[in-house]
Amino acid sequence: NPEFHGNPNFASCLLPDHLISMAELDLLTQNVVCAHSETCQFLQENLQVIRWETFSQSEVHGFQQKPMDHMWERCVCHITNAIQQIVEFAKRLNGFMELNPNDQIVLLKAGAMELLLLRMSRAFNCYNNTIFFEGKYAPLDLFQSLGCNDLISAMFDLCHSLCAVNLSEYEMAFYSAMILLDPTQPWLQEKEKVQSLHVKLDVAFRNLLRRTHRESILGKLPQRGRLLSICQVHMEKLKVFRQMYPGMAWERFPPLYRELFVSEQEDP
Ligand SMILES: N#Cc1cc2c(cc1C(F)(C(F)(F)F)C(F)(F)F)CC[C@H]1N(C(=O)[C@H]3CC[C@H](C(=O)O)CC3)CC[C@@]21S(=O)(=O)c1ccc(F)cc1
Repeated sequence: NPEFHGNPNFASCLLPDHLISMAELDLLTQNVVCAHSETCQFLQENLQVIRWETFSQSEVHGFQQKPMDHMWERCVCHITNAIQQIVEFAKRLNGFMELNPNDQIVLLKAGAMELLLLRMSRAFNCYNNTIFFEGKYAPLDLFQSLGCNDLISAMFDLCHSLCAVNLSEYEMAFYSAMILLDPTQPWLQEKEKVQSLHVKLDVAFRNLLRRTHRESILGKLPQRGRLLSICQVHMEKLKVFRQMYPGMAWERFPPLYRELFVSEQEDP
């Protein structure tokens, strides 16, 4: 942990290789929070206002009647839009565009799904276990024609534990940035550059948590492994789906989705 000088007024802190000023921490905080709020598809207050607008039983039944490939295509379209927004979030983070292109892709491939789950939890109503989907809030069984209820219930469970922490937009923004700029990702070519960004985020985030007396959330955030295991199930489901509908992945999946989730060598 960086040790702070005694005097909080200067609030500068000594890091292994450089000094960060309070002004720089404030600028970094503004950058992270704006990158998040400008790239989420829905404002938190709007999601809150409509969170009791749930689909009726007959509307749910209508979704359950849709053929599997039709439902998958709609969800893949939504996930592609959401991933595009997550890529935009990354591009706006100070320092991300200065990383080498290979490392940018490595970080996005590894972190996109996790950030998606974080953003999904913003659109989750943990009181009635519904998720915002195509204009209203949907129960889990609305998605049964996708044929991956275990994956979706794992996502709902994760949303529950994230809701329990009740992250503010500021905290969500920092948590997202720190998941994305993870220097421990394998295959990084310029690990130290990611490390330097991560350290600054860590100092700014801890500063924010101290100022808002919210240090306790650090112990309540879901383990990274839990996020990752859901992402792995997602990849397996995607593979099963592509075996059921061979060839579809390429024609009907948008290119960005393929780039991030369908690796070349494994596709027949
Ligand atoms: N294709 C899909 C797919 C698509 C999505 C998710 C999961 C999958 C798969 F998990 C599947 F299909 F198996 F469930 C998959 F594919 F990943 F495996 C979770 C994130 C969801 N999502 C969101 O929650 C957004 C995130 C951004 C947020 C914002 O920016 O404000 C608004 C809400 C976008 C894609 C979307 S979805 O809306 O299609 C959706 C799908 C199933 C479900 F039970 C609930 C939602």
